[in-house]
Amino acid sequence: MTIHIGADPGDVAETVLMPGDPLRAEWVAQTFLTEVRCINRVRGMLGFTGLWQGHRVTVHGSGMGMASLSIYANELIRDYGAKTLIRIGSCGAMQPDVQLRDVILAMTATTLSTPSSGIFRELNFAPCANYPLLRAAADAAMARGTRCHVGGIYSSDVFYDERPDLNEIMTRHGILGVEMEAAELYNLGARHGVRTLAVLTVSDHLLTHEALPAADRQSSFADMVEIALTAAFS
Ligand SMILES: O=P(O)(O)O[C@H]1O[C@H](CO)[C@@H](O)[C@H]1O
Ligand SMILES: O=c1cc[nH]c(=O)[nH]1
Repeated sequence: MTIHIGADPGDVAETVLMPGDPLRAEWVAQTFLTEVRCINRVRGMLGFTGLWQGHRVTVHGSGMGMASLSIYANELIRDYGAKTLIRIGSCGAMQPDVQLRDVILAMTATTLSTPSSGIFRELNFAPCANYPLLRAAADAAMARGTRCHVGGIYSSDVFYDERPDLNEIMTRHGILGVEMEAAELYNLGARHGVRTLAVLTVSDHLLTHEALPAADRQSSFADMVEIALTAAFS
């Protein structure tokens, strides 16, 4: 047990999918895994371990924002031995050719700051995905015929952003979408030598102002889950 995860040693698989929403974790476990066991309920943050096509997988919520993800990812890596961590999240599109429900594979994650900023100080570290995982996810998306974009995303510290000028700059520089966790996940992957990737589904559009309802964000992003699982075990 750690401070934030009630699982026993050995309860966590080496491959962990991390949605922000704990109820998305429950939906993924119930929908895609067999022999599922709940391994964490501390503070209502849900984690489950089961089997996908014979492979052991944990699905564990990260909460919203890099500060929250950092707590869970640190404990999963350092205390439970997680080796592959794939974020399965929602995001807001920032390009006109990206549509609602499209999948985005985050090659890099631009930020203003992360929980690692204190370590990097004046350095503009470039958080990036593990390339073999990214390539496997792109192959899986293509094989499924999923509308998929690969490129840079923006990991923001805030959902309600008082700096619309930043969004305009991101759009002008080809950033595909905005979410709130991937950059720190990638920082931790680099620091601990583990594989990390963010597979995202577009739930909002910052240019058209379209948005999916909460229920869809919780339990309808099946393509992203299948792509993440396929990539993890390719
Ligand atoms: O749907 P999740 O995975 O939580 O991801 C996105 O949704 C939340 C904001 O609504 C933030 O966590 C953001 O990154
Ligand atoms: O962080 C997020 C997540 C989904 N949609 C957004 O606009 N921002």
